Amino acid sequence: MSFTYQAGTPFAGDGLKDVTTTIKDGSYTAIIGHTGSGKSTLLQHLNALLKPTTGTVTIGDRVITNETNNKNLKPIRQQVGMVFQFAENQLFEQTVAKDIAFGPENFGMASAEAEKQAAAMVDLVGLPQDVLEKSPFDLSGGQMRRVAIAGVLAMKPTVLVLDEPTAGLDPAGRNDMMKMFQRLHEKQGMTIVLVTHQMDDVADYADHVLVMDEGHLIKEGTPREIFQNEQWLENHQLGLPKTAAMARDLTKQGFRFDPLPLTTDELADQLAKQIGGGAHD
Ligand SMILES: Nc1ncnc2c1ncn2[C@@H]1O[C@H](COP(=O)(O)OP(=O)(O)OP(=O)(O)O)[C@@H](O)[C@H]1O
Repeated sequence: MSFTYQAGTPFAGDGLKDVTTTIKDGSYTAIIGHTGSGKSTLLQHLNALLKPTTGTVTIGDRVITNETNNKNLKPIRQQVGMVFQFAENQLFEQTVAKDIAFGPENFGMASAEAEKQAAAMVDLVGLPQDVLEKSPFDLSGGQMRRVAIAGVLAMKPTVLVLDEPTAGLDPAGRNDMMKMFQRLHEKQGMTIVLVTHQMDDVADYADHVLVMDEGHLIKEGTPREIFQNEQWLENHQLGLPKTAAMARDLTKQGFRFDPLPLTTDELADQLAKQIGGGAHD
C-alpha cells in the first residue's frame, strides 16, 4: 500500500510508499526508523484511522481500501487498540473510573458493567483501586499514562498498538511500563506493535522488526537479523542496543562474541564463558 497526505491537493506529500508486510497474530513487532520515516503513518493504518491511498490493508478478515466506508470500521477500532504518544493528554473525564469506562460505554456497554470493567483495568495496568474515584489530573504523569492505557485495554482489543509509549518517563517508569506490555503479550496473548527509538527495547522485547526510511519499508526480520550490521544501521541513522555496543567495545580488549549479544543476559553468559565461568560457577 501507499499513502499520500492531502492527496490531490497542491500540499500532497508522501507518507508511505509501496509498503508490503504482514504483522503476525501473537507477535511482538517493533517499528523503527529515524524521524519522519513513516512509523506513525503506518501505525494509523493498523486500525484504519488512515486509509491507504492505493493498495489494501487487511486486518483480520477485513480489507480496507481508499473506498472503504467509515461506517464499517467500528469493529476494527475495538479489535486494534491504539495508544498514541503522550496518551495522557487525551484524558478528560472527572474521575479515572469514568475515563476508562468511556470507550466501552460508547460501544454500548451498560454503565455499571463499564465501571466494573474500569476497576479490572486499573489492576491490569498496575494502579491501586483508590485511583478510580480520583480526578485523572491529580495523578502523576506516569499514572495518567497508565489510566489512558487502561481506557484502551477496556475495549478488549486483541492487538495493542503503541507509539513511543515510554517517551518522557523516567528509567524506572519506562522499565515498569515495558514489563506491563510484556505481561499483556505473554499472559493474554496480545499482539503488540511498538514504535520506538529505544533499540534496547527492540532487543529485549520484540520478535520481529520493521525498519522504515523515507516512507519505505527497507528491512524486516528478527532483532538479531536487524542488528547484525552496524554500518548499515549507522547509514540509516539507527544504533545498536547498548548491550551490543558494549560487547563490540569489549572486542577491542580481546573478547570475542558470536553472535553479538543483544541482551544483558546474553552478554553475561558469553562473558562468563570467556573469563572462566565467573558468577555462573
Ligand atoms: N498530518 C500530516 N500532513 C502532512 N504530512 C504529514 C502529516 N503527518 C506526517 N506527515 C509527513 O509524513 C512523513 C512521515 O511522517 P511520520 O509522522 O509517519 O514519521 P515518523 O517516523 O512517525 O516520525 P517521528 O519519529 O518523528 O514520529 C513525514 O515526511 C511527515 O512530514
